Amino acid sequence: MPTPDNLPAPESILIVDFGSQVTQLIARRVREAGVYSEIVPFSSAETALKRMQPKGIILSGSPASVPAAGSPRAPQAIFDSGLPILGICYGQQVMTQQLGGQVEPGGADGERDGEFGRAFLTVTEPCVLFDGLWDVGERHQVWMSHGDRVTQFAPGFRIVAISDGAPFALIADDARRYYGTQFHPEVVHTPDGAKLIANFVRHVCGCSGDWTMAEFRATKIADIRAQVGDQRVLCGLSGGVDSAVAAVLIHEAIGEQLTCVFVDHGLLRMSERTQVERLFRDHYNIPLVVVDAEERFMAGLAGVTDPEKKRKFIGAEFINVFEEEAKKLGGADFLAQGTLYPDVIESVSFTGGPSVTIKSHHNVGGLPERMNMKLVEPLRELFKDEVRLLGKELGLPEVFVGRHPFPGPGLAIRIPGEVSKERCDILRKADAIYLEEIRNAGLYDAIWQAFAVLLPVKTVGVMGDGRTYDHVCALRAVTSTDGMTADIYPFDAIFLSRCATRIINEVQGINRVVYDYTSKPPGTIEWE
Ligand SMILES: Nc1ncnc2c1ncn2[C@@H]1O[C@H](COP(=O)(O)OP(=O)(O)OP(=O)(O)O)[C@@H](O)[C@H]1O
Ligand SMILES: O=c1[nH]c(=O)c2[nH+]cn([C@@H]3O[C@H](COP(=O)(O)O)[C@@H](O)[C@H]3O)c2[nH]1
Ligand SMILES: NC(=O)CC[C@H](N)C(=O)O
Ligand SMILES: [Mg+2]
Repeated sequence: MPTPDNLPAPESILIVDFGSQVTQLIARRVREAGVYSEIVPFSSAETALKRMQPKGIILSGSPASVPAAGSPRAPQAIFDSGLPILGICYGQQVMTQQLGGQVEPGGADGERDGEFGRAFLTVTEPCVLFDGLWDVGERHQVWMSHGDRVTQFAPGFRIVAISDGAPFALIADDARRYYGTQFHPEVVHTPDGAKLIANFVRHVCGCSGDWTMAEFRATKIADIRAQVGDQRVLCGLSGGVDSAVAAVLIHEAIGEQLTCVFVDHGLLRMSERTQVERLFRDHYNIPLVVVDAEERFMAGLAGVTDPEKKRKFIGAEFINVFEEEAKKLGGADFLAQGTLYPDVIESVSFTGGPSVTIKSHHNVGGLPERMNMKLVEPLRELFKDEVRLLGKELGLPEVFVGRHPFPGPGLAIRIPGEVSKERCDILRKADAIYLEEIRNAGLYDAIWQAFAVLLPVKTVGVMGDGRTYDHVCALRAVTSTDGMTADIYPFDAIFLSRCATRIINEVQGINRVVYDYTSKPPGTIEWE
């Protein structure tokens, strides 16, 4: 990503991170509005303010609670700067508290308060953020994820929109150019959120919006060359979009210094290994090594039931395999991965910020502490849809660009409890039927990701007048643009019952099928 060093003094927005899982989406939305932005943890915001000379400031959400002792605060320098401020969720709450208003904690009465997921707000007064967008009296969908709430806004503010659970859904102080939203405008499930942020950046902060992503490809190619020099790079290739795009980008940068390695860990979907091999060999002239590693992964997973332990083992074992392959090639200093921002943010805190670890994605938090190879991860700050755009720009065929994501730990995180070859085989069959039905119904491209899950729970059924006692299979399908938030795909009941019937009839070991109706948040997409 271009940095202030290699950009001619860009207009910028400073994003102060309090540790929200979706802080990076704010940067993303600002970028889409054509303005450069940087995320910094709240603890270094004051220094960043001096260095960047931004035209505006956005305060992120947080897992922390403003009324709790020791929770983070925005540095006073931010309020002294005279710059416009947009506070989002925790950002709104902390700004309110610091400027003399009041915030109350949720759950004080033992009930789970707050709003999680879809909510509706009503516009009560005009506001510059609504330019060309919303009018007084209208109702609009937004995405909420909060327990605490503002109960008294700070002097100078007024309410411009309300929701059932948040009377201070959107507040404004036009004189100081301070705005606060209880909802998250940065997530796609707030359909007009990107425009609200664009209005803040352009109309309130006065940015002209002339920064584009066009240079990304060229900048990255130069970065890769500078990092790698004339050394050898090994790239973990999974057949997914991210590693395919990373491989092609790196190949463009360093040509034959690159070798790709595809690991068959026995946790792949039906026929995946042959498909990936064929696809890649048909389209690219990049050396590809396929490693048969089913036995060692299954052996290592035996008896492991804790999701984080599974993920850590798989992450470490991937690296062991890569290092062994590197040796066979006569050594490789670098390991390239198609790691994306969602992998990073959910595993570790970005730039040392305060976010909470939700799960250790195998290629980030699941990596072993000691690694001999250095990482090359050109897509580390991008989101899935941006990677797809980059893939198109690099000329990748649609079969790669349009593929549903598939996690590196594969079926292991879709089998809660112990993973075994037998369970993988059962799940592979159910998953293949489900995806075949989705393709037959012409729904594949309308869905962001779909898969089956095998539960370690057995239930009683009756088939052919006999008693069965078999596993439950859960089906999941979500819509999303970046994997950070997701909504369930609303199949009709006839479609789902056809899948259920086929799975129960055709897959020995499953006698009950259920559909997962959980959005993200509060759920995650994978079950572990
Ligand atoms: N079976 C595998 N063999 C080799 N490398 C893998 C394998 N699975 C995952 N990886 C590595 O881990 C990285 C992250 O996996 P992830 O699933 O997020 O990305 P992807 O598979 O490239 O794309 P997608 O998210 O669309 O599936 C990959 O980019 C790749 O470098
Ligand atoms: O390569 C990966 N390694 C992992 O360890 C991993 N965990 C989740 N995912 C994928 O990330 C997206 C978001 O998933 P979650 O909502 O479950 O975190 C979804 O697309 C998941 O499939 C992973 N991908
Ligand atoms: N998403 C957020 O910023 C949440 C803020 C705070 N933790 C709350 O529950 O209200
Ligand atoms: Mg994948």
